[in-house]
Amino acid sequence: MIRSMNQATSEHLKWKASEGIFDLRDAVSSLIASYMTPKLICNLKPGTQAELIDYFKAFNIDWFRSPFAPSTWKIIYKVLKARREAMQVIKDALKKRKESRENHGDFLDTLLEDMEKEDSIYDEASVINLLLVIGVVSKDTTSVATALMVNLLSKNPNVIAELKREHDAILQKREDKEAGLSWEEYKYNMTFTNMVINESLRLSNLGSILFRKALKDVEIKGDYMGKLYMSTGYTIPAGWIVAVAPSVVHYNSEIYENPLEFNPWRWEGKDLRSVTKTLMVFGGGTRQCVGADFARLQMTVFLHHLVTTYDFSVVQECEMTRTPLPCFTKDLLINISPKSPK
Ligand code: HEM
Repeated sequence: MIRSMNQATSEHLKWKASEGIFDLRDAVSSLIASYMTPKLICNLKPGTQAELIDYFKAFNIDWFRSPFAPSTWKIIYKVLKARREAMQVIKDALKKRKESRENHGDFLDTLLEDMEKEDSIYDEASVINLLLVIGVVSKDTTSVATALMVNLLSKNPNVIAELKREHDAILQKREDKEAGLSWEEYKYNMTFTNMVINESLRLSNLGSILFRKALKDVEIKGDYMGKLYMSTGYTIPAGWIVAVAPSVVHYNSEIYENPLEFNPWRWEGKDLRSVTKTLMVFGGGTRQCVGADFARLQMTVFLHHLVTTYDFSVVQECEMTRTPLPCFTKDLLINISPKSPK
């Protein structure tokens, strides 16, 4: 995966550098769709694959933007049409794959293999849905997170400078200068990058609300969170649905000093890749986001290319609403140009 991400990100940024001002979220969304789609189903004809990429791109969460504007209905129509057409392409591919019984090593193969097991939780409808969901969610979430991160970076030149130091050191150590970012570099040489990603995910709060059902009565003790929150205890009765708002934790000044400040250094010496009770950007408990590692990796690859190869400037900052899903009302527009030689 890292090789595909690396190549697609490098090529997209090169292309964008020659284009002038561009919408960063849209660019990241396109680049993810371009390498993710063949990983889901790899043997589509080139024309059909291009169509599926377009359907994935058109089936997005933008229709949340302005519920009362007439244009919203047009967007909803386009989104539903894209969904129907994407599902048809996936359905045809699944039918052909089942008939041919060929093995292509893509995600469709994995799901079909699982579907044939006796105790499988999958049937054809859920396989089609899952392929569609992964195709859409992978690009929509990661592109928003990347745009918000770059928006924050643009206002913090000291953070960009530290990132450059970390990534230039990686380039200097790399023996094969033609090789892209390696898994080892990602895992062992990117402490500050992970601090930046954690901090920007904490401030971005993309998972606005998580739902959990109490399977039995849950007693909340009065002193459970210290006297700041409650003095007496209470019980959440079995069967109740609880809405958890991670932002309450992420913006708590008892946990994060100056919580609204973008300060990656606050993560120094802390566990950087786990979900904890104080960092729930990818959910909490045993059932968390399945794409967390993917998103972190793609954000890292993007940063690597951005800070090692380009200078960038923000032409328009992004703005967003939370209704409650985070939606951009203004996209992040940036300009990138190849770094001037030192
Ligand atoms: C920065 C990017 C992302 C953020 C902030 C994010 C956040 C979340 C959150 C908060 C949840 C709910 C977890 C819970 O209930 O505890 C979730 C679930 C999920 N995410 Fe993500 N996500 C991101 C990227 C992705 C990507 C890239 C994929 C797919 C490749 C993905 C697929 C999913 C799926 C399928 C679920 C449902 C898991 C389940 O219920 O079993 N997410 N995500």
